Amino acid sequence: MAIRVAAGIITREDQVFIALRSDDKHQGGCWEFPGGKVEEGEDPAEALARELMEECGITTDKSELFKFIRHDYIDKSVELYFYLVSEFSGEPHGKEGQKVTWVNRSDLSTYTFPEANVPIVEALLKV
Ligand SMILES: Nc1nc2c([nH]c(=O)n2[C@H]2C[C@H](O)[C@@H](COP(=O)(O)OP(=O)(O)OP(=O)(O)O)O2)c(=O)[nH]1
Ligand SMILES: [Mg+2]
Repeated sequence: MAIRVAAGIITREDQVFIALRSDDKHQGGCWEFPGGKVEEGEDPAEALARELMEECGITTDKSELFKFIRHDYIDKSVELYFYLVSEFSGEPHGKEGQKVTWVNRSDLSTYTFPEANVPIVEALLKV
């Protein structure tokens, strides 16, 4: 069974906020768009808002679904709901101690993301 995940592409002007997955996690050592598993009884947008508060300390004020991607890793299958987060309150930070950074869209391809994110990064380079 695939796990459902909601992830936020937090944008401000030409920049995107990304976080480093810790080594002990699935796809550890890769950069990610903050987010996490959709819990029982939640829809993906609710999970997004909860995860962005937990991981980055922001309130999501405006988000829209950007892409849905299903990907089979060797060890697990994921269904990823990527949202563009264009309005938020608070200053995003690594609330769980994770390393974070703002990057220019055009520099996204220089960061290593999980395999499932490749089409997302490509699409963001074009927007
Ligand atoms: N958050 C996030 N997860 C991603 C991305 N790309 C990608 O393949 N994933 C995968 C890695 C994980 O298998 C899964 C997300 O799970 P997670 O570990 O973030 O879940 P979570 O925040 O609920 O954390 P936990 O309960 O496992 O501690 O989705 C991405 O851009 N962002
Ligand atoms: Mg997470």
